[in-house]
Amino acid sequence: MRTEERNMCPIRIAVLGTSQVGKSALTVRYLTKRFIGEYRSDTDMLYKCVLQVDGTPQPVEIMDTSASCDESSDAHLQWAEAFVVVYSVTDKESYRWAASTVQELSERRAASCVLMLGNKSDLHHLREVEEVEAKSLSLTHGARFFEVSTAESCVPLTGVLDHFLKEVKMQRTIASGSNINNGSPKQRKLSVTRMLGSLIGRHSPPPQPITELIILDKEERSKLVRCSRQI
Ligand SMILES: Nc1nc2c(ncn2[C@@H]2O[C@H](COP(=O)(O)OP(=O)(O)OP(=O)(O)O)[C@@H](O)[C@H]2O)c(=O)[nH]1
Repeated sequence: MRTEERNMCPIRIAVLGTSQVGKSALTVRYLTKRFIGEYRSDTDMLYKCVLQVDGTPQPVEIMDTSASCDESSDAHLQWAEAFVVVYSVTDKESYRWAASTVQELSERRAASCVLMLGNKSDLHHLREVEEVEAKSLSLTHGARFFEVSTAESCVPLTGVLDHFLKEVKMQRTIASGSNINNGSPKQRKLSVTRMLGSLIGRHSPPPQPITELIILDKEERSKLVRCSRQI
């Protein structure tokens, strides 16, 4: 594949983690710079956008996965090119899940870029997971690692994710025959302005970088698996 063709192929990122760790909060924070307190949580949300990656426009698809959809984890593994694994520093169980997922990714998707994020670092008094423990685990499995507070500020989070996208793009150039697919399950398209408008309030200006938001229900997720397997 030529460089221009490769660059037009969207970078596909799955955001994984147990319930309530802040997957939706950090995805929306990164794309809109806004922090929103509550989100719907029973389904995957697919954000399609064009971002500046390493100084050039790059189509990016970010799947904010729903923790209530365990059976779709295989689909996410096959669909995505890179993974952001989130846990909450206030929730040891969410860290255990994230740790085993990072390990699984290192075994099943060894060539993929993986970023582990310890979210809610602002909640010092409730901390259950030490930074050094997560850092060492990430290092062992070749994953990047950062602690962030999605609630407190968007600047560090943006820096971390911008850099991660840059690494994924570089990895593409290095790797030949990467597992990118063009599978396209039937998707329910919504007006992004309307959807985010309902999340962030009617009078807020529409977010700039997102071009499309797609909600995947259970049936559509299983099609995602089938499409991925055909590649
Ligand atoms: N204090 C604090 N709260 C946060 C932070 N990030 C997210 N939250 C809160 O954590 C709760 C869960 O956030 P969500 O983004 O819905 O979590 P999720 O992982 O998408 O949850 P599911 O949809 O159940 O999978 C919400 O009340 C957020 O406002 C953070 O950095 N600090």
